[in-house]
Amino acid sequence: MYAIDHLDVPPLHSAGGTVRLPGSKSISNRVLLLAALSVGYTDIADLLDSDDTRVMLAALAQLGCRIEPQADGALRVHGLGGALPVKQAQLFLGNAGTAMRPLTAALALLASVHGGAFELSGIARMHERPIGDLVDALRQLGCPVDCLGQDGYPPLRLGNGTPQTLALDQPIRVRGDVSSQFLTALLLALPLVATNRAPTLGTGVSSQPPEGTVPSWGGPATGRDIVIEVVGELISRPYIEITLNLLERFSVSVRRDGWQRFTIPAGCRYTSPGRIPVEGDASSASYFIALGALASPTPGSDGITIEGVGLSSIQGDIRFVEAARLMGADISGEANRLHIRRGAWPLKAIDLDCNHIPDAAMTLAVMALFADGPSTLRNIASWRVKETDRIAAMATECRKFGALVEEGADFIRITPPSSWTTGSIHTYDDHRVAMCFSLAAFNPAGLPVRIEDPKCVAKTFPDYFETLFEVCQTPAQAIPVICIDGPTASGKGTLASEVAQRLGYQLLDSGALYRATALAAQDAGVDLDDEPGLARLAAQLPLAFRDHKVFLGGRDITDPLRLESTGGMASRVSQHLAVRSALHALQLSFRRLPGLVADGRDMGTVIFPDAPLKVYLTASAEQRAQRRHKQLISKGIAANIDSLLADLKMRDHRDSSRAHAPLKPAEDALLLDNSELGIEQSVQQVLNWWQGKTVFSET
Ligand SMILES: Nc1ncnc2c1ncn2[C@@H]1O[C@H](COP(=O)(O)OP(=O)(O)OP(=O)(O)O)[C@@H](O)[C@H]1O
Ligand SMILES: Nc1ccn([C@@H]2O[C@H](COP(=O)(O)O)[C@@H](O)[C@H]2O)c(=O)n1
Repeated sequence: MYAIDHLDVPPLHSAGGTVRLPGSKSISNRVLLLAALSVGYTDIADLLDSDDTRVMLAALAQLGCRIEPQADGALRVHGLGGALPVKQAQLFLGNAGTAMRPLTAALALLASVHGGAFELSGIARMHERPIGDLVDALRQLGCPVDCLGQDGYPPLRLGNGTPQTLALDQPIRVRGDVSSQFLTALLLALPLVATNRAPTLGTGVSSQPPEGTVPSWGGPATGRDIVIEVVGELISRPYIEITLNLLERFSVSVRRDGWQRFTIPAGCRYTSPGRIPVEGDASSASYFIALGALASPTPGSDGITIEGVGLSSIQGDIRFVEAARLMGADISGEANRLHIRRGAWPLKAIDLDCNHIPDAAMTLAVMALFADGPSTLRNIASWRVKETDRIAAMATECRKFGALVEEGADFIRITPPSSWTTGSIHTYDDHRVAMCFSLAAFNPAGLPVRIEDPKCVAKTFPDYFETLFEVCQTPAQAIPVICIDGPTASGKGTLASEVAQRLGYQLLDSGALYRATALAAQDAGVDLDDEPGLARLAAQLPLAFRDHKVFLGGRDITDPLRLESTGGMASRVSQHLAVRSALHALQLSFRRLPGLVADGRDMGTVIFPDAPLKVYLTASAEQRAQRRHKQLISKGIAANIDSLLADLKMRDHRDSSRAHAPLKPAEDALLLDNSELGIEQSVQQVLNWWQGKTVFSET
């Protein structure tokens, strides 16, 4: 995940390859709750690991639910079987609507049946997201619910510690025209009170009921049908279909009369299906469907293949496929897989009711930037009460590309840019804004796109950008490189790694390649003056960088690599032209999306002469010797400052006087003498220079 201030996505050119999507958020959080409420344990496979599922897991654990990772990667949830081992808790639910709404309903009912009291809160935005319609429905039932801040909004207190009599004989009325999550919440919670039988399994039921037997809830199956009536036109119906589908998997068959009336049968109870896989997220698929539709296929590839979700998905957002086809995408698929190629180009403008795909429809707004005319997305009023006011957000950000945008209470109309501009995309702590605008990097003007706060994608797709970059290609010249060259111990490695980390860029420590060649020569008994022998080794270095460690043919060489003696050997090895040539292509291969910071001696002069920023880093020899001395002592390695000074002067001399790629500043390098600067000051200087080189320097 890019936990950085902003991510600059370079102009992207083509795409091709296969992506496997993380699990669906909607399914993951529903399944977690159902598993927790069931009799028996449930092994959940391919569960989404994201901010929203983590808050749900934390809440269930607080409520006394035992959760254990399994060796095969599944998560085992031991169901509480309708019991309530913990009667009081304060639960923090972040900005996860899929946790807040269902937990509100389930805990309000459980607290009322068993006598409990729970407080549910979230981040500031969660406290601005309405929940009054659900609160009203629960109060009708007789559940004590208090809004602790503004009426109709979280935070909430559920239950008052004493058992209540619930009014289950009358239909429960709930509004369906603001959010379908209120209905989902009731559908998930009400089976808990559809039977009169008290659960007898107690807390933390951990065993699976023996096959073919009925789980013991005690007593005969009595109870009554519970009816929910929807008031107003139900929106986002596909999400209700997911809910009904999953209820069925947990043995509760709800009867549906149209979209107005839902009946939970008397005597039903949640029973674990044993094991349940979570489909890939269909809303997340929309970004890669759009990618396949608007990127030209990388030569040799057949467009984009998505695995983990396909045409038999139970998620409503799979119907994004139809919308993308309307815009010209060429999409085929199977049950659990989709293939997307560019079809019509430019994309075709659309005028579409998007009520059935509210989340994925945001991706259509970005596709509309690439269409042959104005596109209108209608019936999307629910966008206004999501993670942010998404209609306003999409309008503001689309305009940064030069689009003309008209917005209304429940629609957005986007006229593509006649002349593309770019901008720094504000993401409003909304994962979908960040993900869909990354696709604007395919703009025909070849402009980069800045995504602010890219880590907001952690809500549903923590590795979104990494996944995107894996399947996108762009000419090497479009991938920015920052070169940091200079003499030994000037702080190049430290500076390069910090700058790379802050920008989310790849890192090339080119000295490590010469050092590794020297170690490989030592191992193989090759003389440091044997140019052809060294070049052969360099050409096929079995080098791997993993988890901050360096391996040579499987051997961990992290420590020997950094020895002063290895640096001295590397300096000798690096004088040979054949060795330098053998390592050239390997160094170029580090130039990968979204950018590179390269440290060495000839990064700016030889390897990346077109780099937009070249820094030549120096410090006085005395300062450098002192730093190296401190560095070695701190690692417990004995060192003498005078001999370090003599060694580094000799190394500098050899590096700068050699015939091939000598150490020297590139003609267009900026000089940074950090003798009197701390590490952070040096980092800030380079970041300032870099910002000045980007097209975002005015924003
Ligand atoms: N601006 C600075 N002020 C003080 N110490 C620094 C500064 N920059 C780096 N250092 C310290 O100097 C030491 C040497 O830095 P570093 O290893 O990054 O140098 P280098 O140029 O990459 O060396 P080499 O070329 O030999 O690999 C480290 O201990 C680092 O923390
Ligand atoms: N681009 C480079 C990088 C390094 N070298 C040689 O390797 C020696 C070790 O480098 P460190 O940065 O890891 O200290 C260095 O002294 C150079 O001789 C090089 O030639 N070109």
